[in-house]
Amino acid sequence: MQEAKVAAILGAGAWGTTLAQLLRSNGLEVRQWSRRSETSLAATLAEADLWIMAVSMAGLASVADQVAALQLGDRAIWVSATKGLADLGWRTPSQVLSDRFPLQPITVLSGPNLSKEISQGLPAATVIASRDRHAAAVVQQAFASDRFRVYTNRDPLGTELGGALKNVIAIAVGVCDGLCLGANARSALVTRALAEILRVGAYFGARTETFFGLSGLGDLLATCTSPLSRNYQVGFRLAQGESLAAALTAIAATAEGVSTARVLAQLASREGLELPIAACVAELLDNRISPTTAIERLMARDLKAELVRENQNVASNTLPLAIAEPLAMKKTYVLDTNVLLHDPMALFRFEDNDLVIPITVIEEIDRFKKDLNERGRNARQISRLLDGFRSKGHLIEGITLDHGGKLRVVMLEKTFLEQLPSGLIANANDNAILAVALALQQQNGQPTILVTKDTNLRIKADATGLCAEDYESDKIDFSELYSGTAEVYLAPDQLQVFRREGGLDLSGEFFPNQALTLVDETNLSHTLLGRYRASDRRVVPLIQPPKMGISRIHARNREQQFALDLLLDDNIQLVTLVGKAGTGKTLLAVAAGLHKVADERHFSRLLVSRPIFPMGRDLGFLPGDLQEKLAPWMQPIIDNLDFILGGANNNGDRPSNKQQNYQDLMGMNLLQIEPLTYIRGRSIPRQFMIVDEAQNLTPHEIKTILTRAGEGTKIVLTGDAYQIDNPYVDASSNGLTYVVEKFKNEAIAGHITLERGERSPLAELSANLL
Ligand SMILES: NC(=O)C1=CN([C@@H]2O[C@H](COP(=O)(O)OP(=O)(O)OC[C@H]3O[C@@H](n4cnc5c(N)ncnc54)[C@H](OP(=O)(O)O)[C@@H]3O)[C@@H](O)[C@H]2O)C=CC1
Ligand SMILES: O=C(CO)COP(=O)(O)O
Repeated sequence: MQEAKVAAILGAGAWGTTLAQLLRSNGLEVRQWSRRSETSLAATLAEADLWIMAVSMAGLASVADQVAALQLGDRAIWVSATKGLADLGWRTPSQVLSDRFPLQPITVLSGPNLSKEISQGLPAATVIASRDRHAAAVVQQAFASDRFRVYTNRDPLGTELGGALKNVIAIAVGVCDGLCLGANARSALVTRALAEILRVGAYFGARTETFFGLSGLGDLLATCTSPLSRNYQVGFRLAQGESLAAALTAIAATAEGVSTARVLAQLASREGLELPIAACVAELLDNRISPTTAIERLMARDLKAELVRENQNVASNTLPLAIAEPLAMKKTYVLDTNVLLHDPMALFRFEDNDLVIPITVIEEIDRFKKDLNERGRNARQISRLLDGFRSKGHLIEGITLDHGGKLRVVMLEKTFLEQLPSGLIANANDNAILAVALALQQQNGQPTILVTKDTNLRIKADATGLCAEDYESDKIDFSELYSGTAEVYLAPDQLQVFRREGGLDLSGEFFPNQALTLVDETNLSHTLLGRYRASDRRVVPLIQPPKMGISRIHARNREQQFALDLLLDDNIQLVTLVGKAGTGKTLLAVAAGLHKVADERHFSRLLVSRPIFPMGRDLGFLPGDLQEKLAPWMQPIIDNLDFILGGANNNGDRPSNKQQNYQDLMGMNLLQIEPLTYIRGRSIPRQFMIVDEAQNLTPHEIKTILTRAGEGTKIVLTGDAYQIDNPYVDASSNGLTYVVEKFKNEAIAGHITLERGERSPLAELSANLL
C-alpha cells in the first residue's frame, strides 16, 4: 500500500488547522493554504499525496475551480472534510470535487469531531468514506493514531449527508435549549431529526446503516449535545433574542447549518419531501418566525403514528422505530443486464421497492441464452422467471412481486434517447439502459437508481445526474473477512489446565471451529494452540499429525497448523482456505486429501478440481484429447501432487518416478483431477473434494458445487481473492469470500486465512509487492 508522506490542506480555519496537527503528529509533512495565505495554491499542492479540502462550503466550489485550473495531474488523493450541501443541484462536497476531478480518488472524512476537543488531544473517532478502498486505506493510515481512531466505509454519500444535516438539527437543538425546554424536548427533537435525516438519505439513495454510524448518529449526538458546536451556539443565541448576524459575528466562525437549512427547505418544497425541522430552522434563520413559533409549529403538526408501516412483515420493522418511516419511501431500481446474468434471483432482492427492466436488457439476455456456461444458464433462468410472471399480468403494465414491489419491463421510447446528453451514442445498449433510467427519474415521484456491475456505466450515470449503484446483495466486505483465528489471553494456570486436561472451558464470543492462540498473559512468548468447540464452549487441542507428516508434508507455521487441523478432522465437512500465492493452501489440502484417501481410507477418492479460467491471454485452440487440452489448467494441481508424491524437498529435487506415482493413484481410482465443468448434475459421495482457485466462482456456482456433496463427502475450497480471472466477480463478490462469511457460524465448517508465504522469499515478496 502506498503511504502518504506529504499533505496539502486547503483551509486554515479551526478544522483545517486541527487536521494539520493530527497529520504532523503522525510524521507527515503538512502544507496549509487559505485565500489569505502568502504561499501559492500551486506550491501548496505540488507533489502532495493528499489534498485535503477544509474550507467552508461557501468557498469550496471556487477553491476547487482554482485547483482544477492548475492542472496538477490526478495522482493525489482528495480528502473532503467540509460538511455542507451546495445550493445548486444539491451536490455534496465530494460530488462537487468529483465533478471537477473525475479521475482522482476521492475520500470523505466525517464524524463526531469537534475540533477544539481534538486539538486538546482528547480521544475521538472518525470515518473515511470512499468507493475507492485503496484510497480510503491510505487516508485511514495517514490520520490514525492512539487518540484519533479512524474507520472506513463505502458510502461517501450517506457519510456526507449525515455530516451536513446534523448541523441544521444542532441549530434547532440550540434553540430548544436556549428556550430551556428540557431534556425530554431535546431527546424528542434529536430522535425525530434522525427520521428526517433518513428521509433525505433515502431520497438521495444513501445507505440507511451509515446514518447509524459515527458520521450519522455519532455526529448528531456530538453536535447536538455540546456547547462547543458553533451551530448549536447559533440556535442558542437566536433563542436568546439575538439576530442571526449578531450570532454569527459572536461565534466568528463557520456555522454550515445556516446555509444547509436553506438548501434543505428548497429541496423539501421542490421535491415534496417532508422535512419539518429543516423548514422551521430555515424560516427562523430568515427571521420569518420567532424561536417560540418554530417550536410551537413543530409540536402542532398532524398527529401520526411513529411507525408508518406497523405490522408489516418487512425487514425495516427490525430496525429502530424512528427509521421505519423514512424507509416507507419506495425507490425504483433499474436493473442492467449484467446484474441479472450475475444473479437471476436479484429480482427478489430489492424488498418492496419497484423494479424496472429496460427492454434492451431482455434483448441482451436473449443473446446469451444458448451459451453452455453459467451465464447461459442464468440467462435461461431469467427468461423462465419472467415468463412465469406473465401469468400475474402484463409485464409492460407491471406485476406485483411477493414482497410488494412492482416489476415492469419498460420499452425504449425515441424521446428517452433524445434526452441523452450529446456525446452519448444513442444506439449503444448501455446508453439505451441509461436513457430509460433517466426518463423514469424525470417521470417518477420516487428516487430512481440504476443498478449495474459496469463501472463505466455507473460513471456515465453519475455524470448525467443519475444515482447508480453496484449490485451488492451478495457482497462481503473483503477487508473485513473472517480470518478464522483469534488470540486469547489467559492466566498461566489456565494454560496448565488446558495442557493437563486436554481442554479448557472458555467464556467469550467465538465462532465454531475458530482457531485460537492461547497466550500466557504473564509471558507473551508462551503460547498454546487450540480450536474452539462451540457445542460445549471449550477450547480443545489441535489434531496432532503423525511424526512423518501428512503425506510427508509438515506444517511450517501456525496458520498451516490450524489449516491441517481442520483438514484432518472428519467431522468438519467444509473447509475454506484463503491465502495469497505461496501460502501453502493447495499443497496442504492435497496432502491431507491423499492422506485421508490413501493412508486412512476414510474417503473413497480424492477429487481435485478447478474452474477453467485462463490466466492472461487465452491460448486459443489446443490440439489433443480432453486430458491433453486440460493439462495446462490442471498443471498447478499436478505440480502439488509431484511435490508430495515425489517427496520433493524445497530445493526442487525429485525422484524420476514421480509422474508414475500420481498416475498410479489415478489408475487405482483413488485420485481424479477434472475441471469443474463436469461436476454439475452429479452426486459426489464419500470423496475428499478440493476445489482450487474457488475465488473465480460466483456465489451461485459455489452453491451448485456444495449442493452436490453426497453422504460422507468433505469439500475443501481454496483460493486467493486477489488473483481473480473471472471478469464477473471481485474480491468481495466471489463465491469463496461469500461461503467464508455464510458458513462462519456453522459447526461443520471451518476457515483459515493464510497470510505467511512459504514458497520462497521471491514468491512471498512478489505476492506482497505486486
Ligand atoms: N470545526 C470543526 O469542529 C469541524 C468543522 N468541519 C467542517 O469543516 C469546514 C470548515 O470549518 P472550520 O475550519 O471550522 O471553519 P472556520 O470558519 O474556522 O474556517 C473556514 C475556512 O474556510 C475558508 N473559507 C470560508 N469561505 C471561503 C470562501 N468563500 N473562499 C475561500 N475560502 C473560504 C476560510 O478562509 P479564511 O481563513 O481566509 O477566512 C477558512 O480557512 C466546515 O464545512 C465545517 O462544517 C468538520 C468537522 C469539524
Ligand atoms: O462538525 C462538527 C463536529 O463534528 C463541528 O460542528 P460545528 O460546526 O457546529 O462546530
